[in-house]
Amino acid sequence: MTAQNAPDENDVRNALGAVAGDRLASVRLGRDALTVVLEVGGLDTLGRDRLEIAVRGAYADLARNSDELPPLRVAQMAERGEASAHDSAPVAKQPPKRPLRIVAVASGKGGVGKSTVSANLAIALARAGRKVGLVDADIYGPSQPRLMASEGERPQARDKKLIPVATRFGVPMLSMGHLAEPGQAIAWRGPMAGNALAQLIDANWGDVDTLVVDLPPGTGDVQLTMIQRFKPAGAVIVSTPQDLALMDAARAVGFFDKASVPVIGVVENMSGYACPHCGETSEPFGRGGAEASAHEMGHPFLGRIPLTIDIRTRSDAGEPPAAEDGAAAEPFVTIAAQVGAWLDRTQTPEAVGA
Ligand SMILES: Nc1ncnc2c1ncn2[C@@H]1O[C@H](COP(=O)(O)OP(=O)(O)OP(=O)(O)O)[C@@H](O)[C@H]1O
Repeated sequence: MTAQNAPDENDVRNALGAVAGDRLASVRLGRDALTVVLEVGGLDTLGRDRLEIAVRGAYADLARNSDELPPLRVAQMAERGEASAHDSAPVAKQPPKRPLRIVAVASGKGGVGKSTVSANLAIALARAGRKVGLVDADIYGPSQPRLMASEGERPQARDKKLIPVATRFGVPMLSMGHLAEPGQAIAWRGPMAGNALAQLIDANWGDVDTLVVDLPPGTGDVQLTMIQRFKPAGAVIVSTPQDLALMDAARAVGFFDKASVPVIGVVENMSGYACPHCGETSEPFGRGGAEASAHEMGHPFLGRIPLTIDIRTRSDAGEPPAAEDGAAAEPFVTIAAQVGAWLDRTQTPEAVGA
């Protein structure tokens, strides 16, 4: 960098080139704006958004250390070969990346088993042969490190990107719980929370092509950031069968509908309790409500997970039922099969990468 900590055009080009590779077509530092042209030919919308976000992030990092940099203006062009000779400084070549397809797991309210469903869905999809990663975006109460037996792990970073933590279930993952001290309350305001989430999603995911994202309950800032910055391929809504939870679930469905994120379907969790002693099944929260609501809202019903002590104790012990064969895994296998089929059905040629 030049004197007085003021980056010049070359510094900016190097910093942005590190994230954009040969997609960085030109960089021009003017008095009122830094104008960047990105070559986005062959990228789908998600890929284009990702590229622009990465460039904006790198520029924000640079601008944080210098009050002399003007606002950034980004233009996208869809054909190669338009960059001028002046701007064609060598930048790191990077192979085009396979875009990640995000499956958001959401619920209208807390405690309905969204994290349990996310973890087991990710594992069941991985066991069915997909390259799956898991992000715990429930940054206010991250529970995935416990569910996935990765408490105490600390992710490394390379080139300013986090490297996901490996788990013994073949599903790499990232959670705010890996970055904060155990038990530390993460009381961040909206924008910070959004940035934290962006770090987890925009990590070095390697060959992962499907990212299951466990969203915090409700329809607040973090969910909005998620949808605006990293548009999910689809959303799975988790609800318990009682009326109040279903009303909240309907709100979550409406939120995704409005944002034009396809709802893959609705899962009914804690549906019917089979007493481990007498075998009798009772319905503490009712049964079938989520299925009826899903159909009313015009979305598929993906399946029902019973309320069992086994699911709770295994989850608490970091032994997700979907990792093993047997009755406890079945509901998750059924749900994952439908989510997998949906992903295959909606796969566009563009989405598998250039
Ligand atoms: N089907 C089930 N049977 C028994 N216990 C369950 C079941 N699903 C979830 N639980 C238990 O319910 C509690 C809440 O589940 P979980 O953390 O997955 O919910 P959540 O919706 O993600 O909650 P929050 O929004 O507060 O993070 C956990 O103790 C979990 O083990």
